[in-house]
Amino acid sequence: MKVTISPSALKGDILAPASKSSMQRACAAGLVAAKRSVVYNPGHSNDDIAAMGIIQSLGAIIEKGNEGLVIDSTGFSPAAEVAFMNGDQGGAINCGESGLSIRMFTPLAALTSNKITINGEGSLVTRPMDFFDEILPQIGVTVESNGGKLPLVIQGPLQPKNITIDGSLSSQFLTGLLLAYAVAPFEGDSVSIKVNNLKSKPYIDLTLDVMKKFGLKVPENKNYEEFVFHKDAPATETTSNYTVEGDWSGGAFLLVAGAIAGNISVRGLSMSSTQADKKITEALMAANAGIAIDAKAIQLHQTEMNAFEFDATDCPDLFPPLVALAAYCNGVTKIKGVSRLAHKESDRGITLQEEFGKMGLKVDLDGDLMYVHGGNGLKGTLVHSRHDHRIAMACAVAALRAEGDTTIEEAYAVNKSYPDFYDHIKTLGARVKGGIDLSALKEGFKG
Ligand SMILES: O=C(O)C1=C[C@@H](OP(=O)(O)O)[C@@H](O)[C@H](O)C1
Ligand SMILES: C=C(OP(=O)(O)O)C(=O)O
Repeated sequence: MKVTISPSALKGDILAPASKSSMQRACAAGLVAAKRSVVYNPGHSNDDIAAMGIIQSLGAIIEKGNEGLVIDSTGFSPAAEVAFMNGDQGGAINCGESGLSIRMFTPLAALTSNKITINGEGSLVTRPMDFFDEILPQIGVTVESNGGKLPLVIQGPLQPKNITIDGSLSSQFLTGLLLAYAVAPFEGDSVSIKVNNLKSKPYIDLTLDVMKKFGLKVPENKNYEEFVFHKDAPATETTSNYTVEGDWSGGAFLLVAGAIAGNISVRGLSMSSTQADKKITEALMAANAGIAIDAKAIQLHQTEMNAFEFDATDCPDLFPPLVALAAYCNGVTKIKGVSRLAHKESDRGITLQEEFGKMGLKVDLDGDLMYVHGGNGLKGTLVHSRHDHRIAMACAVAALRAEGDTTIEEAYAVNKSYPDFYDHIKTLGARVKGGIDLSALKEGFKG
């Protein structure tokens, strides 16, 4: 599916989408909390749909209520055999294309004593999972993988032990282990996970926040180097309601669109969120963008902007919107953290260089650094999402002020995180042709 974006001036206000990081965690916490929880503002991206499917496979019952989703996981119990709900799939779960889902739900599936095959689709089949080959056997789980890639076949039950893991490739493995350790029985007074070189730390804050809100046992966080679970830790909040946060990762594209081509207002992004990508506001300020933040909304308007320096090591998903922003900033913008991009839906440092290169933007890569030579204008042309949702959205946003039309091939990649993206920018006045019939997707999930 191709989408063509013509140069446009944006105007009006828009509500940011639901965060898939928050929604997928809510599904995971809802599963292991073994109770009835209500999740408000649920997302409907492909990654969210994958997470809902996984917890249903693992025995949770999801009902779609008027205001939110009811997750009933009273039948889930660590160390027990789970009655698989997905009929002919037997002991199998499918994580779609979601890196977070496979890395978070594999340790949770291993809480049961079932033999389970874990699979995925698209770019996920090439993303590294060898972490599991090394770590799961240390905690009582047998694992077979395809040379560190999918499919995985695991069998628990997982038994928490003191372990040391590497956090440099992704924080997502730690997210899964923290959720699993929170509910699995362990010997002794405490058990800990030591982590070397943890990256994407704010995502762990989000995990701990969701665990707390679902009343799970929350570990002591020793400076992101060790997480200690104490047996006698007091119970945390025991509410049964969780509201999925507005998405700073998808919202970053709206904010950048406003700074490039707008006079818009974005609602639903909380400054008190722990989401890593809240840092986009710092980049916009460093670029001298027209931004004003108040309690209800973030206002953006187009103005002359300057090149800036930014460290995206702990918020790697900001690279694509940052490149779109930097393209319209005068001078050379320097962004650190390129090494975090190699194993996303595409090798994003190179993909950004190549696709934005087609629009006439010079992007240099030098080890962990990216240099974006901005301020010279972009030309509309044919670009390709490379099956990467964030590349499609970055090109679409950059196209709003390019000279001439930009056509994005495989533009539907946005469904992974932000299926309403083209509708939303259209609402703001973007001239978008082609696109996706979202009605089928929105109805796709039946509780
Ligand atoms: O936990 C999460 O929700 C995510 C963590 C980040 O991954 P890494 O920890 O691999 O950087 C991020 O890039 C990904 O899109 C979502
Ligand atoms: C890399 C991403 O997600 P995940 O790792 O969960 O697939 C992303 O959303 O950009």
